[in-house]
Amino acid sequence: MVAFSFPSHSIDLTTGVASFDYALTGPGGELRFTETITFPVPSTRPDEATLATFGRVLELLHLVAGVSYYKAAAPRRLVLPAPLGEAAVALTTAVYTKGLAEYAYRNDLPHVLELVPEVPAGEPTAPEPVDNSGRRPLSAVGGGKDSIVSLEALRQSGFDPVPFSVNPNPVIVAVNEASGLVALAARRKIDPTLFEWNAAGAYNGHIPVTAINSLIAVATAVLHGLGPVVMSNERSASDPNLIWNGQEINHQWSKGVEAEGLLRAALAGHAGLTEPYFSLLRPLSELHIARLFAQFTRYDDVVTSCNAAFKLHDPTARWCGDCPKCRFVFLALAPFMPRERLVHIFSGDLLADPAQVPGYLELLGIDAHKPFECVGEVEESLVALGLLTEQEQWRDAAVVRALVDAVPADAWSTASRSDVFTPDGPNHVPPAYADALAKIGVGEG
Ligand SMILES: CC(=O)N[C@H]1[C@@H](OP(=O)(O)OP(=O)(O)OC[C@H]2O[C@@H](n3ccc(=O)[nH]c3=O)[C@H](O)[C@@H]2O)O[C@H](CO)[C@@H](O)[C@@H]1O[C@H](C)C(=O)N[C@@H](C)C(=O)N[C@@H](CCC(=O)O)C(=O)O
Ligand SMILES: Nc1ncnc2c1ncn2[C@@H]1O[C@H](COP(=O)(O)OP(=O)(O)OP(=O)(O)O)[C@@H](O)[C@H]1O
Repeated sequence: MVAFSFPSHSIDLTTGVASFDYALTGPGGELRFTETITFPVPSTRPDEATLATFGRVLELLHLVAGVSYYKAAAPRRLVLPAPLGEAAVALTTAVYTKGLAEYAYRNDLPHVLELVPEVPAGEPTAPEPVDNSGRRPLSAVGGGKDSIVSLEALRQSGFDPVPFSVNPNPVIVAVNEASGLVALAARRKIDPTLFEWNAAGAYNGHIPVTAINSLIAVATAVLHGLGPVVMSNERSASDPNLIWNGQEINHQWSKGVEAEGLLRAALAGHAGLTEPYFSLLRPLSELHIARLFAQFTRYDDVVTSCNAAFKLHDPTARWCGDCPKCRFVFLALAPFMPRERLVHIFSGDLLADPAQVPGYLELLGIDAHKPFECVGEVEESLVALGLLTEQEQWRDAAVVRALVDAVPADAWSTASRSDVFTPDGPNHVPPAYADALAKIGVGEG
């Protein structure tokens, strides 16, 4: 295949179904894909200005959601459908290069990191500015501890958030029920032809799924007359897993602050939205978020951060108990809650199981690079382990003892508790939302 393009997209406002068409073209012909996204339909038809803004967000979504299909063949040409402003081109370029960096690394496709989209000549029409910053926020819910912390922080500071998810699985539905808030949802259906291609050996790999979910959330917020989309992406999401060919490879790139800034700029430049999207938890470490989560017990029977629960083809799973994310979240929550409570949440005790030691050594930076998963920094794992050695309930657990023996003496000096528990780093939290974290205890102790 030599080129990837975006033939058309459409929206049916009565059903909420949007269709996004993609084409891979090569000497042998053309392969077409259609992804459908079904938006929740508002009870009254939005006015024309709102629909125009919604249409602009869908244009960005069409571009960004193409990564799933582009990755089946990784052609060298990325041909955009219409003239586009600078910010929208910057977002698209970054999503196909940095967002696909792990995929490029694993499939040894260095040209993907250098892709430059071909943009048709011409000036895009400027959007009307839209200030929806004072309206109820739409809070993205993934079913894990992070989005629960945001939801509670918003609620406790009087923001009346609307929970929102893409393809909510039973975990997400249960988290929303536990919150007692009325949620909105969108349905996303990947073209089944892609799965046939995957089965036949097409290139496959990780895609920047948060960028796609984020734009679906912004489109939903606009359609329903709501305010900013609030994400729960933490500080460490911006840190790369490794450097390859001189470029950063970050599994979580589209959760990082660079992606957040690019998305905000593209939504302002292309759709006119002045305060469309931000991550409330951006200044916080994963360990800090875990400490905050520990104060909310109402989600214990439902919270799930393990990615195994998010397979398109198995909606029933919860914590798998044997992946980097399960290991990290168990370690991160352990210092902040009674052991029985944590074992209840996970239906098991990972720190009592010696088979978990090799996986924990990876998290502690003793083996290999940071795993390709949403896990905190080595420093956070070290700080958590250090806290466990001070607690009677944990200090003699088999895994804790093995890890303490394995950590080199000089490693402890790199782990600063005050760094881990002090909000820091660039963020886009609007001033009106700045106190929301203080309400749930950020800044205390
Ligand atoms: C749940 C999961 O981790 N899935 C990754 C896994 O895919 P798998 O085949 O095991 O299961 P499915 O997710 O059901 O995917 C089936 C096929 O569909 C393709 N696909 C899926 C979603 C999509 O938006 N586009 C797609 O093309 C997929 O490639 C499969 O062939 O391995 C895949 C290959 O590495 C990953 O692409 C799957 O990741 C999902 C897109 C996913 O939702 N993953 C999140 C749990 C995730 O990784 N989140 C990151 C956020 C990173 C970011 O920058 O956004 C995180 O939590 O760190
Ligand atoms: N299906 C989804 N629909 C909408 N937003 C989602 C979905 N899955 C994840 N998100 C959002 O994407 C961001 C990153 O997801 P991530 O899985 O890291 O977060 P989480 O589930 O809230 O917490 P945790 O890191 O504990 O799993 C979060 O803001 C989360 O709310």
